[in-house]
Amino acid sequence: MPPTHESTDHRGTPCLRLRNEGATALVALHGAQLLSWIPADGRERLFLGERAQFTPGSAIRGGVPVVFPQFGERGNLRKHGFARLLDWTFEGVTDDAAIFELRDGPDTAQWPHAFACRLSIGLAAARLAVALEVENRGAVPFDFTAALHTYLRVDDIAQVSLEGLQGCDYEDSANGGTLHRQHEHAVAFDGEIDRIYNDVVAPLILVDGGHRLDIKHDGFGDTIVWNPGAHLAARIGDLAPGEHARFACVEAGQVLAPVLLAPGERWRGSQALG
Ligand SMILES: O=P(O)(O)OC[C@H]1O[C@H](O)[C@H](O)[C@@H](O)[C@@H]1O
Repeated sequence: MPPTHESTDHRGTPCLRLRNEGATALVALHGAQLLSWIPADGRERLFLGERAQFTPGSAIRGGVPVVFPQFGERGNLRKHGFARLLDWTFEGVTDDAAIFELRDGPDTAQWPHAFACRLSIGLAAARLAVALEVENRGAVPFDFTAALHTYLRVDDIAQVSLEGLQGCDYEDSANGGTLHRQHEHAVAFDGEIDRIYNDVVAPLILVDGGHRLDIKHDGFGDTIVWNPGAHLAARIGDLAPGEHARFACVEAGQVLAPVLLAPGERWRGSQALG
């Protein structure tokens, strides 16, 4: 079923509220950024920082920021690219999702390519599906990296574990990009963790005390796992004291091998939570 939608705002930022099968989601046009996802059981699943900034040109701390066309500082653009800094257009709903679009224009001139990004957000009683599609609308090939930088709300990060990564190799961004293999059954969050896992095939399970969330990725080759830990969090201006303990970022990304798109080609990656 297509979600119903109504325009609203959140702290002055224009948003769309989506509803379907008793679930609701709130999406800011700024970045096409999901700010809230409440399945039919009524429990919020996304973290949104109390001090999140809702000003043009800045990134919103929490929800599901769209990272495009550059992940992190792996290029000459601003960290995590421009997609999370710009207003997207709401294009309407299909049979099962709401569609948002960002196209090249004066605000994307620092990356001189003709492109269209489409973000689709599908909502069911206990499931959220987010997909990013990128199209090359120009005459020359381009490459990009991207991610759905999902901030999952947790009760207490010290009690959280992430299962499904055993045996996977990862780049440890918190330790100079060194390479490691995950030997433990689950990832625990004790202090700063900033890893890029590749070739993840199994569905992941975030265990948060008595709650479990299944996480599935399709099209994205990497999974980024991030929490700043207390020490680094104290230096992040838009995180309130103690808030690092309220989220775990489990991001669907295409980072280690950039996507190369020929003119007219499309790429698609998705993340499903539920
Ligand atoms: O503070 P931001 O620009 O939103 O980035 C937040 C985090 O995003 C990703 O998870 C990266 O792996 C981290 O290195 C980075 O610190």
